[in-house]
Amino acid sequence: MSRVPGSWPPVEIEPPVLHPNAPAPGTDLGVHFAECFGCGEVEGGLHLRSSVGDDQTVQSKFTVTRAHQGAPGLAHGGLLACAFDEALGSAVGNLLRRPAVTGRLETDFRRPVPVGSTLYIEARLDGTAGRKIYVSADGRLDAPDGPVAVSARGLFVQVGIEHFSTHGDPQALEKLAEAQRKNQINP
Ligand SMILES: CCCCC/C=C\C/C=C\C/C=C\C/C=C\CCCC(=O)SCCNC(=O)CCNC(=O)[C@H](O)C(C)(C)COP(=O)(O)OP(=O)(O)OC[C@H]1O[C@@H](n2cnc3c(N)ncnc32)[C@H](O)[C@@H]1OP(=O)(O)O
Repeated sequence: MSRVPGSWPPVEIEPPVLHPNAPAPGTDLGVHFAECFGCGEVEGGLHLRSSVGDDQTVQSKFTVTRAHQGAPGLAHGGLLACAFDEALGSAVGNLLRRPAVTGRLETDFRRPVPVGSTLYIEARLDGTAGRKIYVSADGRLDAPDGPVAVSARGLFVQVGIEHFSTHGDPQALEKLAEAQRKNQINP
């Protein structure tokens, strides 16, 4: 089967401009929401751990457990895609600090990812076009310079904060915003 990737990003883009209060390279990004399936303290969740890398990147680690299987001993592709959604969203949210949601996410699964292995994911900002934010990532097996097992490209669309209160849980959102106001040095 031939693989013909389309051009990326698919539209003319501006270079991404980091938010003035974006965390510096090396910063541990912690958990953005305790009940997040990607990074929160959720049983069976992905427990992704992320930090800021150089050159407008976020580096994340995802260790595959038995809770993440599709076939015996192998990661489920949908959960791998979830890990990339989280890693790409973390790059958008932390480096640009623009509220945004995933509009489109495409994944290429290049190698099997066994239970017990750790994916080292590097997510990068590729560019912006108005509300559209283009990001991509590679996930390497068991080492930052291991073979690429999964690649992903995402389009995030900037939304107003009311997107989350209208469609989500406004009380939980307010509690989260309050906790962030208390903890944040650079709001
Ligand atoms: C207060 C400041 C806060 C800052 C944040 C700070 C800190 C946060 C820190 C960290 C966050 C950390 C981690 C984040 C972790 C995880 C991320 C997970 C993210 C998700 O998992 S989130 C859930 C899944 N996600 C959805 O639940 C979205 C459902 N969806 C919609 O809500 C709408 O669909 C929406 C809003 C996407 C668009 O709707 P809309 O009406 O606003 O805008 P519209 O449709 O006009 O699209 C505008 C332009 O995007 C193009 N466009 C749109 N979709 C496209 C597609 N699929 N393919 C190609 N192009 C597309 C259009 O073609 C148009 O392009 P053009 O402008 O050129 O015409």
